[in-house]
Parts: sequence; structure tokens; C-alpha cells
Amino acid sequence: MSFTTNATIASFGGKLLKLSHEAKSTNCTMGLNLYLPPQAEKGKVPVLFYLSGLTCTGDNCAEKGFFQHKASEKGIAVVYPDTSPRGLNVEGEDESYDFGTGAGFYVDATREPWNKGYNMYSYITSELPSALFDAFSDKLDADRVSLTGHSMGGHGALTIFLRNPGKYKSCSAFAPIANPINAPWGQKAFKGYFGEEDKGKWKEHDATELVKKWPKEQTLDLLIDVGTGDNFYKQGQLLPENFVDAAKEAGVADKVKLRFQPDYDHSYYFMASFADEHVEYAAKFLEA
Ligand SMILES: N[C@@H](CCC(=O)N[C@@H](CS)C(=O)NCC(=O)O)C(=O)O
Repeated sequence: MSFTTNATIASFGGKLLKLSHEAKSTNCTMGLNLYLPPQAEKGKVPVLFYLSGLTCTGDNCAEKGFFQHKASEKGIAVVYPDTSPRGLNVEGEDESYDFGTGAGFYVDATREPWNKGYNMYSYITSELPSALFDAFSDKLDADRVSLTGHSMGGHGALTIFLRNPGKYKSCSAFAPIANPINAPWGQKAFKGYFGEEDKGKWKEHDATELVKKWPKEQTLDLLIDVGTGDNFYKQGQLLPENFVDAAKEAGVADKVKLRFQPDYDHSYYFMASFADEHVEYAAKFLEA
């Protein structure tokens, strides 16, 4: 599947490409940003997927997350996908900021009418990477891929990583929704996309539930930052302690690092402040 390049922007010595493509899984045209560091001019570079939070497109982090700074130095490409399908005209998709448009929650909906295109799990784990590694086969290394993300995207990064042991080199998260089945944002989304009957399905996309199933023989190394001034943390939307407690109970918490960063809020000032460290962290595993 080919991409249209809508803009090419110089950034930290590399190029930020504003791309769009027709996606089958989401049933619409999807926009995204791809940052190619200068090293991609000479050969394949590893790839870091940054999954965004509620209301975002691929632009928010590309413009103000400052991941390109360290990615350029380390020679890592960064993919900034969108957060949902757009313009499907599903009734109710634009009624609230935390469900529907901009709020795909990185799941494949099973409930009508959302299953017509709210399939962000398949899009992020399969269709988008296949299309990118095909179209940029001389620049992107399909065997070295890591995940990071913020809030709903932190939930996406953690759950996609935990559901696919061995597929990704590393995972980190900023203020992730770490136990969505026990938080208002997650409950609203899972009720809408899966319905209320099958709570087993909810658990399949809950990081705190998934970590209990992580294979003990495989080291679980995660970096999670949460700001103490984050109102969504204070409101119980994120619940990172539940995740760490579950990892401890499952005996896999040795390398799960949860850091509370004093005073930081939920905004991109927070991501920009720690972006270098998260790229540095991914670089270790990506051998970049
Ligand atoms: N609009 C929501 C907040 C949504 C929100 O904070 N979204 C975060 C991700 S969960 C974000 O990154 N927003 C876009 C931005 O700050 O650029 C509200 O008013 O409560």
C-alpha cells in the first residue's frame, strides 16, 4: 500500500514526512507523521512508534513532543499515527472527546456500528507497519521496533507490547491509562467498543490484567513516567500503581520502573521534558 507525501519538513537534521494512505482496517484515509533521522539516508534505521492520547492526531507530538531531538542523534525513525479512523459517519462518533473520533483506544471494536472501522489494534500492529516497511524498505528496519505512548497511547503501547511478547524490542509510557477496566475513560470506551456483556474481552486490553500473564522466563523491562501534578492521575484515570502491584504479584516487576515526576502535568510540557530519556531508553534495546 503506498503513501501520499503531503509535506516534507526539515527537523533536527532529518525529515518529518506528513503522510496519508488508504487503510483497510480502519476503512478510511489515515494521516500520520514519519520522522526519518539523517542516518536513514544511508541505510535502515530502527523504528519507535509513539501512540498519542485522546483528541490527538499524529501532529501533536511531532510538533511539541521533541522526540526528534534524540531520535536524530541516535538514528531512530519515529512514527506518529493517528488515534482513530476519521469521517466514517458513525452516529455519535463526534459527540465526546473520549469516545469515537480521536479515541480509538487501540482496540478492534466488536460492537456495531464501531466494528466498521474502529480497528486501531489491527491498524497499529499490522496494517500500518506492513505498509511502512514495504514503502520505506530501504530506510526502516522491520526487525527493530519499539513502542512508546501517552495516556490513551500509553495504554496502547503497554497493551500492544504485553499482548505480543518478543515482537517489540522495548516499551515505555507517559501517564498511561494503566488499568482501564477500573477507570472512567477505559470503562466508557470498552463498553462502547465491546459492549458490557463480555468482560473477558475488556481484560484482553487492560495492561494490569495482561501483565499477570507475561511469560516469567522473559524479562519485562518497562519505563513509565507519571507527573504528580497530573489531574487525570489525581482523578483515578491512570492507576499506574495497580499495574505495578499486579506486576509484583505476578513476579515480573524487577525491571518495571514507575517514576513519579514532581509537579509535571498531563500536557506535552511533560512529554517534551522526558522525551530524550524515553528515546535513549528505546535506543538501548534497538541497538541504535
Ligand atoms: N480535552 C480533554 C483533555 C484531553 C487531553 O488532555 N488529551 C491529551 C491526551 S489524553 C492530549 O495530549 N491532548 C492534546 C494536546 O495537549 O496537544 C479535556 O478537556 O479534559
